[in-house]
Amino acid sequence: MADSSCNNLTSLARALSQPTLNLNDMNDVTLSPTRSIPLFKCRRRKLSICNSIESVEPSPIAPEARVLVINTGGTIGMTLHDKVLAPKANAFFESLRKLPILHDESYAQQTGMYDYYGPENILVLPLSKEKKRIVYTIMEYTPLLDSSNMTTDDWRKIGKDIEKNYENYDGFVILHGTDTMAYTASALSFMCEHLGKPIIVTGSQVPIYEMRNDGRDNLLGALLIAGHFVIPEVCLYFYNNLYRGNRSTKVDAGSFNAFASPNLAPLACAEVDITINWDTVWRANTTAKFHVSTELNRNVGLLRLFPGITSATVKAFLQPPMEGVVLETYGSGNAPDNRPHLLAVLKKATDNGVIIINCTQCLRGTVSASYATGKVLMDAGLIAGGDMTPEAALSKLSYVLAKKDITIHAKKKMMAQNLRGEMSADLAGAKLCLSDSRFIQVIAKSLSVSCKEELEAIRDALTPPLACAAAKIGDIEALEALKEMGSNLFLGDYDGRTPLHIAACEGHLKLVKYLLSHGATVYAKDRYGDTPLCNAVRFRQKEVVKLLRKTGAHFSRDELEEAGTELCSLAASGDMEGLEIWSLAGADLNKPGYDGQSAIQVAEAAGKKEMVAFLHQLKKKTVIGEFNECDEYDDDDESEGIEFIAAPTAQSNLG
Ligand SMILES: NC(=O)C[C@H](N)C(=O)O
Repeated sequence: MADSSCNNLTSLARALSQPTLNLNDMNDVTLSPTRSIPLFKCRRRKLSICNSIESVEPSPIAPEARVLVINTGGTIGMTLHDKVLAPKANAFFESLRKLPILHDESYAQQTGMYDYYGPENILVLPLSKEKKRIVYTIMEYTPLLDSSNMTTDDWRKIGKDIEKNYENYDGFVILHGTDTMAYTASALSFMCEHLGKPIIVTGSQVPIYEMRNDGRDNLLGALLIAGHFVIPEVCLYFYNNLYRGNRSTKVDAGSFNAFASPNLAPLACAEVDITINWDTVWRANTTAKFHVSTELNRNVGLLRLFPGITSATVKAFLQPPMEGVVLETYGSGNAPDNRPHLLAVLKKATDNGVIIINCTQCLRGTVSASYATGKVLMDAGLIAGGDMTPEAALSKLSYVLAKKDITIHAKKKMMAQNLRGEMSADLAGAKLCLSDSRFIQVIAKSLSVSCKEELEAIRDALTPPLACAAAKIGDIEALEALKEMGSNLFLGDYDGRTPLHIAACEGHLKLVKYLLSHGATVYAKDRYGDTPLCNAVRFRQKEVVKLLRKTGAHFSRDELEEAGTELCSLAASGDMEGLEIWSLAGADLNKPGYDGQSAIQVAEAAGKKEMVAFLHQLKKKTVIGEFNECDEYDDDDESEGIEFIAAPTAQSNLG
């Protein structure tokens, strides 16, 4: 078992420590195991730089990646009309064509790119640092929209266009207004099932036509990431940061730094290098084909609680045809628990089949039932939305409620599950199968675990019992592997029993020493209040008792009080080994038992002379401190005991 568990742990450890890649590492981009899709097509195309006979032969050109840019509107392509900004149709492509950082006309001419790709609005970025060309096509929607005008129909259109063009492009960039960008990015993340390519939503705060603007940088960054990296997520790129789309929210109307992802670190940062946080990237973990689910339910809504809200308002909001509501509650998911009418209105709605998701009004953090004012909402049938943004919760509702052929129960279950990395999974209730040596991988796979946070949550849930299992059989290698994974070897299992408790019971001296030197504490108490020292005494692990005592372990005041009765009983039964262990552990041999007699008095009264002599000898050793002296341990020989007293045989009864 040691070997197989070790191998499994080691591979999980490897998965957890996947290195960060950046553009400087892109030479091996097509070889990386995380990028299963061939990224750069090394096309052969005629060079038309001159008409010499050689140029007729096809010549290899720089590897190219193809990106489809869908321009839906937004400030990035707006101009002033009657002193207000509004989208300008049929201007974007021509404008980009004149910007050398966004289009290399001479390359396009020399390589015959226009002929090769046909009558598309096609552009090409200058050669990237990694010697790649991003060739991109602009698909412009009519009409272009300020994103305030967007509806679910527009989400559907985007989804369909991506699906239609999925196989022809390596990545997709969606140009979009910032006002509802987080809603669209969230919705697309759910609609795009089994996604394997990057979809990056971006836009700007200032039109690309103005001298000082953020549009060019945002578009360039989005294109580079979509063309260079296989990040199989719907992302939002803004102000040098790539966020998971369903984790992002607009936080600033007047800054270039307009978005935040309060509950998840960015997936990538575009600084001197573009650094992808691969551990955070969500992966569909599937072999199923990409599909866009365009069915969306519009009978959903967002309702923000405020102190004076009336039950009548809430009731009106929850009336048919409403089918799903995101209730934005206070703090960690709280609502008044002294308003029975209001709670009754919520309960009635959930009883009638309306799905209500509890999301916090706070920018950061998660809902939990830590307050009475939060628990009442669970009692009213609300589903905890974890740390989902309201945008993600709303679009998830719209997606889930539109699913046909599944029951309301299944829909509620989906809402509580992490579908696309939109919420941090609660793995507290995960059931484990310790008999399966591959259980971490099996569980990770069955939960579609694909990113660092999820793996860490699994690790933290699973490794305490794993470490205890390793401690039981004295497997230091397995503990070492767990430690390499970042596990804390001092954590307890479901019963608060730490590996040190287990190793103390089993008498694995070497392993006890290993644990003590790797953060284990002798003061850990399990749910029964027992320390490793108590366990070592109970299982008569003399050497472990000595080592624990040397490390500072001691009986509690209560345990010392109760020790008298135990010592008397051991003396009465002639159990010298037991007395020795108790004495070693710090029990006072003079301590009277429940009837006021000490162990020696009990032995004397029973006429057990040898026992009396043994106890006197033991007491003498204690007085002169020999008991507390501890030899140095030989790490390599666990069986080598530490003799401190001529111990009689275990069960010798001299009476
Ligand atoms: N910066 C922007 O794009 C804002 C604009 N009103 C929109 O959302 O379309």
